[in-house]
Amino acid sequence: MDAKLKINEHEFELFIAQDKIEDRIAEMAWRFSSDLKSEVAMVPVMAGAFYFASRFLSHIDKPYRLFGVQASSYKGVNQSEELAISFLKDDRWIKDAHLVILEDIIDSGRTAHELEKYFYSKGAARVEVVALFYKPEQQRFECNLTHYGFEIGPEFIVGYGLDVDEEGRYLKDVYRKQ
Ligand SMILES: O=P(O)(O)OC[C@H]1O[C@H](OP(=O)(O)OP(=O)(O)O)[C@H](O)[C@@H]1O
Ligand SMILES: Nc1nc2[nH]cnc2c(=O)[nH]1
Repeated sequence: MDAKLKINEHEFELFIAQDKIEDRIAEMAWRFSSDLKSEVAMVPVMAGAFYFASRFLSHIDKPYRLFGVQASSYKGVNQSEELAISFLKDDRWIKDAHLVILEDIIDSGRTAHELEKYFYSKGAARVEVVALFYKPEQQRFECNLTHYGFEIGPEFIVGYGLDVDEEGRYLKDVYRKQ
């Protein structure tokens, strides 16, 4: 693992190592499972949450259904005006369901907020958000965040699924912009 790295023009330093992330995900999944009272539909937000979601779900041993959605708004290290969300054409699974949005990160909260709004408009009974990283100082949009792994500062991070212009998702550890 490198202590520092450069992606495009951005310099990053090592922030959280893979073993610490994965221990925390196991803990989150254990806590989530013990709180779970009814069957849920898990909704990982692609592409960034793919890595977190697959690890998190590998620890859940209660029945659930799985429906991925795609959302994207970041260009480089900045959020763009446009939030593009693609939903599955068949949305009959949303009505009366308890949905769990799985996110890699809650930053402004806009992506999770818009997803919640959409799911309630389609008749969801309950929507909650489980995220690996949470930036409370950055949050501008409300969402029902019930479990998170790490509360972090405002700096942009990369690795463990999180990208800069599609680079760096493969990094096993998480790096913070200097
Ligand atoms: O709380 P917010 O400010 O909305 O930021 C969080 C969102 O930003 C990232 O997605 P991005 O738009 O970079 O798409 P990606 O997952 O395909 O990288 C991340 O995966 C979250 O979905
Ligand atoms: N890679 C990455 N994507 C984000 N989307 C919102 N915040 C972040 C962040 O800190 N890093």
